Amino acid sequence: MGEEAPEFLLDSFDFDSQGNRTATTVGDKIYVVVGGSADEAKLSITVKIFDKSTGKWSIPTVLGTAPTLSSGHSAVVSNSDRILIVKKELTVDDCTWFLEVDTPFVKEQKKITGTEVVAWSKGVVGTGPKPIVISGPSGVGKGTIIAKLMKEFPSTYGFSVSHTTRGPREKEVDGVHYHFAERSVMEKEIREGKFLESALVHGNLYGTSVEAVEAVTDAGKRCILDIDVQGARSVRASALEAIFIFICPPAFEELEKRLRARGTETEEQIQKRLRNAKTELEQAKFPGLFDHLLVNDDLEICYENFKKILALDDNFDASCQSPMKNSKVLSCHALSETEQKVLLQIETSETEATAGSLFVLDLSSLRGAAPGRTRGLTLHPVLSTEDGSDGIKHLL
Ligand SMILES: Nc1ncnc2c1ncn2[C@@H]1O[C@H](COP(=O)(O)OP(=O)(O)OP(=O)(O)O)[C@@H](O)[C@H]1O
Ligand SMILES: Nc1nc2c(ncn2[C@@H]2O[C@H](COP(=O)(O)O)[C@@H](O)[C@H]2O)c(=O)[nH]1
Repeated sequence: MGEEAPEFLLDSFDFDSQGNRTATTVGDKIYVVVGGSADEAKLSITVKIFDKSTGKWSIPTVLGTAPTLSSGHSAVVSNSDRILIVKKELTVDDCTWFLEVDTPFVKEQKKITGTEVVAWSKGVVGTGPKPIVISGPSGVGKGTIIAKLMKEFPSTYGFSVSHTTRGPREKEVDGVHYHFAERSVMEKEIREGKFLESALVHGNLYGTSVEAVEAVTDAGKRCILDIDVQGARSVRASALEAIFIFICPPAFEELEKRLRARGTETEEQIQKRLRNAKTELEQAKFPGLFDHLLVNDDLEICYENFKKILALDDNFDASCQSPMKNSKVLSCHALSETEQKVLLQIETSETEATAGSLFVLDLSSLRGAAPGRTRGLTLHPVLSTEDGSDGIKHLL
C-alpha cells in the first residue's frame, strides 16, 4: 500500500494556483509542481507524481531546461499529454512553459530509461523560420557553403554550434566552430536531455544541443545545422520542424581530392572518412529523409542553387511574433480546456499596472515540443464590446 495523498490533493483541481504549488491530473496521475518562494529564488522548480491507481508517489527524471522560479504559477492540462505552466509576475516571453508528461518524446524516454520521465519545453508565442539541416560526406563543401551564406546574410542566418569530442583543428575556435567537450561531460548532458541529437561520427561524439539551436532562433535568425546523416535522421524523428538538404560530390574521386587538399586529417582519418562517405551517400537515398539534394561541383552554381532552396522554404511570418514579449503577466485563468484557451491579465504600457489588459492565450496550434521550445502559441486581446462589457462571454 502506497503513501496516502496529502490533504491538498483530495479536493484536487486541474487549474488552480496554490501560490507556488499546483496539482494537475492527467489520466491516472497527479503531477505536483512545486516552486520555491521568492526568497528561495535560487532553488529550482520540482516535480512529484502521485499515481492514483497504485497510490504511490514517485520522483520522475526531469529532462530539458526547467524554468526559473517566480512568485507563483498556474497549471492547466493541454492536449492530454502536457501541462501548461504559466509563471506570474514575469514577462510574456518567459512566462509560459510546458511540462510534457506523455508526449511521443517522453514516451520514448520512458522506454529508454525504464523510469518515470517528464520534460520541460519553453512556450513561444508565434512561429519562427524552419531551421535548415545540411548533411553530406566529409569534404563535400558543407562548411564552405555555410560560411558563404553567413558572410552574405549575417543578420538573417545563424550557425548552430555543435559539441564534439574531437580536438580542435588549427584556426578552429571553441564556441565558434564547435564547443569542444570532454566525452564524459557530453555523455552526461546527453542523458540529461540537453541534446536534440548526437551521434558517433568518424570515431568521435558530435551533437547539437537544444541551446545551440534556440540561441540562434531566439536571436530572430534562421538556424543552420551542419550534421551527419545519423543526426539528420534523429532530427527528422524529433519535434523540430526543419528543411533537410543533402550535398553530394560530383564524383567520389573529387571528394577524396578535396579532403586531401584541405590537409586537416591524417591519412588514416582520410581513409576512415572516405569509407564512411560511401555509407552516407547510400543512406541519403532513404525515402523521405532529405527534401533536397544538391551537387557541389562548381561552388558558385551550387551556392546559388542552395539560396534558391532557402528562398523556396522561407515562409516565416514575422507578424506571428508577439509585440508584447516584454510585458508582465499579472494573472492567469483557464477559459476553456477543450478549446485550449487561457486568459492572461497583462500589464501593458497603456494600462495601469494594477489592472492590466486581458488577453487570450490560444494553445490550439502548438508546434514543436521538448526538448526545446513549443511554438505556435497565439495571443489575442479581449476586445471590448459595444455594451461596454469585456467580451469574455464570447470566449467561454
Ligand atoms: N565546389 C568546390 N570545388 C572545389 N573545392 C571545394 C568546393 N567546395 C569546397 N571545396 C573545398 O573542399 C574542402 C572541403 O570543404 P569543407 O571543409 O567545406 O567540407 P565539409 O563538407 O564541411 O567537410 P566536413 O564534413 O569534414 O567538415 C575545402 O578545402 C574547400 O575549400
Ligand atoms: N550528428 C552530428 N554530426 C555533426 C555535428 N556537428 C558536425 N557533425 C558532422 O560531423 C562530421 C565531421 O565534422 P568535422 O568538423 O570533424 O569535419 C561532418 O559530417 C559534420 O556534418 C553534430 O552536432 N551532430
